Amino acid sequence: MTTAPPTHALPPTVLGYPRIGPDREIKKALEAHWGGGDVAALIEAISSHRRRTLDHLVGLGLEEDSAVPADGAVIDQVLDASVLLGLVPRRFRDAGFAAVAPDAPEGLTLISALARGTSEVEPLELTKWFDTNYHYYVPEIEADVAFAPQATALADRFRAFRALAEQSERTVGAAPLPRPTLLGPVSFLVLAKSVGAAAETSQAARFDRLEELVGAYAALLGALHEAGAAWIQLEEPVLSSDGWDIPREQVIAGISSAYEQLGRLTERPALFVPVSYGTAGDDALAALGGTAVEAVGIDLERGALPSAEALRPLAGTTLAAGVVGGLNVWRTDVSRAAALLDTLGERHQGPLTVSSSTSLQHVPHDAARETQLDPQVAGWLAFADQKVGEVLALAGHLTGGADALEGLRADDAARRRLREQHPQVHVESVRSRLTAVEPQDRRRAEAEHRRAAQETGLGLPPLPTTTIGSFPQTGEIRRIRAAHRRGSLDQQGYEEAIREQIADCVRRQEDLGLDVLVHGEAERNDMVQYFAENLEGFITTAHGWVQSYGSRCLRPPILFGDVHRPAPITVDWIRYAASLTKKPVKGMLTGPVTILAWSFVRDDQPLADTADQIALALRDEVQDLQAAGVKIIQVDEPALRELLPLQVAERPDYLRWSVESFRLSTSGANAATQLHTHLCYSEFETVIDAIDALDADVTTLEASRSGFEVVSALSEHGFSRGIGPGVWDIHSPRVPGVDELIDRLRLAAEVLGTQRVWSNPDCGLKTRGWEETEASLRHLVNATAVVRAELAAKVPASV
Ligand code: MET
Ligand SMILES: [Zn+2]
Repeated sequence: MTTAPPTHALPPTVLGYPRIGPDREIKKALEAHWGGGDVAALIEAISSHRRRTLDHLVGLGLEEDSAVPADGAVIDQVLDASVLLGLVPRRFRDAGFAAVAPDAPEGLTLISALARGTSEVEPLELTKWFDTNYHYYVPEIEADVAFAPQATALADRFRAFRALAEQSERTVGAAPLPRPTLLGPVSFLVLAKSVGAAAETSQAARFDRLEELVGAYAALLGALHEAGAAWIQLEEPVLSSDGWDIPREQVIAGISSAYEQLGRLTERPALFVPVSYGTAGDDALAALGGTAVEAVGIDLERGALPSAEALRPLAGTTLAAGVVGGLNVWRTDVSRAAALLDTLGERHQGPLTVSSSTSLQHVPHDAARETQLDPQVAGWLAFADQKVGEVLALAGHLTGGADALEGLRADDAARRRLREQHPQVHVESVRSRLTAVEPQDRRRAEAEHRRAAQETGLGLPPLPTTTIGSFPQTGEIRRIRAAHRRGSLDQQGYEEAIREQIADCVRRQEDLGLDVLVHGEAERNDMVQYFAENLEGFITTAHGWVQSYGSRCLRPPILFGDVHRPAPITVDWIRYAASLTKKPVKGMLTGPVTILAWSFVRDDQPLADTADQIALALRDEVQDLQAAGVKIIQVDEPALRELLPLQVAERPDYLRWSVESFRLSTSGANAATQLHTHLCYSEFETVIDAIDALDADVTTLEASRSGFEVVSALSEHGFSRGIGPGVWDIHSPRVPGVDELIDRLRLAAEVLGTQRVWSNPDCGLKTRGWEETEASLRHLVNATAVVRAELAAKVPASV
């Protein structure tokens, strides 16, 4: 085996850093450009963000050559790889786009078009990135579109990063080499999709393009070598899952052949292949060990510690131990991490270094900015900057011997003891209530009995029309909430203003003639944050932004303690809405699993227990709504599928506890109370049993974007309760025509049976404007009337 020897060892490092900027500078620059601003301003913002990041990371101690990751992706690492590989889909080519350097003005135009579409061309699809709340742009593989690697562009990018490092005040004289990062070829293809003629034969056929793709990577590596890069990070996160549509053996064989070819190149940087988001798998370590790859990274936050046996193929290869978690916001348990490093030191026959488990793009920048928090709780937090410090401290343990961590260990242990004793972390009443939960607390009355009771109580027409909960969040609504937050609108003024919004929303729904109304969610900034703010056990941050997709950023709440509900949350709003109409008004709650999925969650107890604590708080809310006369209650679980483990073998256990938790939240409802849930994702096959097991009386779900496949799948499954397959896609401003709605309702009624079908959009309407919302709902009501009349003609009421 010929290897290009690394010019130096791989130093302690992080796999990536937040790319949106501490004050969301890049988000703002992107949006200014998309709003019509000059591209030069965006380029300037990107360059100064890169300079600041380099300077900052060196300042934090990543001073060695190749320690600082040079992530050049402006929006998304997968999109960046697509552009660097020159993969421009046919429809974009037809619209005049061509492969170009990503960092040039035309490159940013291309990236923006791929991410957002243009007036003529649909954008790339966005999909969930592993089990995080980040979304990537899915590359499209087409039979007749070749890769066109932008090798010079990548080399220029490296030179630009290097020049920025040289300008840095901190590094005068000895600027460290940055380390380019890029999604690896196997992960690129697995995360992509086939489109066009290729997709019709087989999705998996895209993997046949691997050899050609590796050729493109070879060109990129050659150019980087020439530009002076010592290392490149080629990420292969797909190795942490066995749930892809490409069989595992094929993925592993792909790793062997790809890295054997890349390893054989003599003019290349040293190769660092990290595997994030879970256990790499012994098969993957063996495959990588059989090639000339110089360093392999493993995730020890989510992943298991490999055995000595599994590490044997990596003898002589550098192992980067990802002991500092990139997916959580908690300080690393240094004693535990040091013990892991010690064990790895015994098991691994080769150099050992320390890294984060994933890129730090999933956590906010700096916990030190959260000065408004209880200082004790703030002291438990580690955001990106603190994690860099932890990596370096643990690296000190490797080189400095047994007592390098002494001081840190003592501090850490003291902090952990205080955390255990913190009155909000251990709330006895919450604990004892959970211990007392019995299996029957997770079961409702028989579905048939419920159906009969609800039919009498509600008296709804066939195909009842309803919405998913939120209505347009207008500028006025946002101003009301902002004024209240700032204190310029007092509590009473705020409540009056929100009531006016609710009244307006109810009036409009009555005018439209909908059957089941909602209050519209005007008081909620976000469906999870709202509950986090009203439950004990959560904190919210001031600057804790993380990128969700494109320019969209979120500030996830942090669940740090035992969760309970100090007072009813939604009851007054719903009661007020109900007082304005004779129609039923649906209560609207966010379910336990979704609250978990969209928060940073405590790491000191099983997720299932935390989910159950949230469930008990929601259970009280369900019962209070019921006591207030609310007859229909919806508990949303759009994120049920998001937390699905990456390893297929772990899925049944997750689905068991998540379903149980949902049922704990809902099973306090009487038979006559109609329980709804809402799910929004189009790939539901893997969770269809779980959806059934939720035992909701009515399930509304996204169906329109997947061509209504869900309808036949549900019918084949024998799903027996109410279903509202969303008949139009609310993610676009397009108003659906009456005829297409009629077609979909007919199809749903035919396949699922008239008795069970509801008529509704496929998600909440908060991102839409009133005009298109009212037009669409008017069409929905009209289409429903047509289909009802057809059904009545077909089946006389007496039969
Ligand atoms: N009730 C919520 C809404 O309508 C459900 C959204 S699912 C992402 O906004
Ligand atoms: Zn939804």
